[in-house]
Amino acid sequence: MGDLRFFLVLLGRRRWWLAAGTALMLLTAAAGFGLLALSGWFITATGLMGLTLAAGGAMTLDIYRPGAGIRFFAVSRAVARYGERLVNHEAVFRILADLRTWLFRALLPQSRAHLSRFRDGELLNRVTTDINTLDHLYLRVIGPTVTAVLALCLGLAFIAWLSPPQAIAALLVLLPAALLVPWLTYRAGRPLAAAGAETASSLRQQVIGDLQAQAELHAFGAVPRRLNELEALDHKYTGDEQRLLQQRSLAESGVRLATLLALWAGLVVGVITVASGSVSGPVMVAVVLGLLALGEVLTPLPLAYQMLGRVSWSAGRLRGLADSGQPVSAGNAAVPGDKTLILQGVSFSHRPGQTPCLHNASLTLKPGERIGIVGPSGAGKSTMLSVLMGDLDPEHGDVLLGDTPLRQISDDQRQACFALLDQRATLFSASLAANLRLGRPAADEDELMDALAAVDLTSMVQRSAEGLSTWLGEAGSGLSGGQRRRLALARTLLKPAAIVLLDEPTEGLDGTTERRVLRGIDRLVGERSLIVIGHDPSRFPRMDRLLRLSEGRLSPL
Ligand SMILES: Nc1ncnc2c1ncn2[C@@H]1O[C@H](COP(=O)(O)OP(=O)(O)OP(=O)(O)O)[C@@H](O)[C@H]1O
Repeated sequence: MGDLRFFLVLLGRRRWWLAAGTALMLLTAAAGFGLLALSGWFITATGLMGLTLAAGGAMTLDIYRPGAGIRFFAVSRAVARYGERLVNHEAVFRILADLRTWLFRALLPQSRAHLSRFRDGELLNRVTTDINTLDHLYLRVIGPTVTAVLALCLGLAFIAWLSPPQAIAALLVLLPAALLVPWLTYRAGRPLAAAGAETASSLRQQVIGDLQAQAELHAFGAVPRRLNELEALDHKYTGDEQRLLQQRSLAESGVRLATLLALWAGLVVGVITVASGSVSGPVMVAVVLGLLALGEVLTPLPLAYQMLGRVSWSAGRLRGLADSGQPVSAGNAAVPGDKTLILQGVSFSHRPGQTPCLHNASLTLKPGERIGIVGPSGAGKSTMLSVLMGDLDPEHGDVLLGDTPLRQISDDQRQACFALLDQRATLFSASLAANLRLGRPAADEDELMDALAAVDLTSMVQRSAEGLSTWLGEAGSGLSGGQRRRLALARTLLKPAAIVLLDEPTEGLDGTTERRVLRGIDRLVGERSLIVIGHDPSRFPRMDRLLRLSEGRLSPL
């Protein structure tokens, strides 16, 4: 419930939209009530007049005002419903925008290392599905509940003014239904709603993961097994959804039954009150049909309280996601003029109890200096780059830029100091030029071509009819692995950062291409500081000194 309270506060920012939407829901219900009640009154009154006249009696009835009233309620119900849809769509879009902005704000300061722990598709799933589920909090839960409560109170008060005994009879039936149905649907549906959402989430992640790994699954003959697993998940999901649907149908039937009972109770008590002469026939019928309209406001409650289970599950997950990360510390200090990067007795391990990747490690990278670092696989080289650029906070020791600790520098300014090529550099489904301009947004075509020449990709661009406008598929799927890596390298080299950090920049390249690329790195890094990590120093560009990272410590090679 604490998670839901948090999101209720967030919804509070749009309270005027929500109030307007709910008021229009109530107006729609009131118009429906008025339409049925007045029609009932009018039909009964005209019927009674007919009987009276047929029996030779005298009676007059103004048919114009009730007729106009019926038209008024019919038109205002349509208009209120249209307005309600319009306002509530707008309200929901604004809520969605608030939720997404809140989530992105919460995620952005979290370290890349933390976010990379989520499986493929899991973050996407949370950012899309959980957020979409949360927008039901207002539209499916709060709005219908507030409308039902107000409509019942106002409707029964109005009925009590017309015919108190009928109001009491209806209240005795409708009140338990209005309280019990939501409570029972919530209690019974909550575990299923959470399980269904969990299974749907796994299903989506597995589909995304399997589509991405399609080639490997085919190559290892694992497609049938994965399909079976998908089918089992799908079966479980369908089963949960079916049981939820059964519960909902049962609850909706309960609501209809309660409405009919209220109607019958109103009718029986109404007949008695008409016989006693305290209420006229047309008013009694108006009340009975009004009760039918009141029952309608209870109909959305079963769905609402099933949704509440799912909404609170999604709220918990989103809050967990937003709060789980270790935000990278960031202050407000400006970047100092001195760009010497200093690692001062730094220790770091990813998890408590894990052998530290860095153990009291120290290093000084002077402006313009180039340092190559080698070490066995898993020694902690990539981790060290993340610590060096402030993406991971050290447990002990400090990382300084000049005399300023990195964690005191504002996030944007710190990021601007570093150009990183990491092992999993991502390309975007955009043009080649747009991918490159991520490194330097203002770069002109000559600068882009120069960066491509540095990584030996000129001929690839020239061969393509669209040149720099060539569209790259998702994650650069239109390129070979080596081309993707070189394009990411060109993007890194284009970034006008004082310190360049390259993680195995020529991994997977043939000898000739590698030599060209190393010359290109030399040229584009120029006078900037450079750290290259890898396994083989002969695959590094020109370096000033070489170090080895082993057992968390740096030593000369
Ligand atoms: N996000 C993470 N969470 C937990 N452990 C991690 C994480 N990233 C890396 N590690 C662990 O930290 C250690 C160092 O990993 P790292 O990637 O820094 O090594 P590396 O020297 O760059 O290896 P390689 O040369 O194979 O790229 C490894 O044991 C790895 O399993």
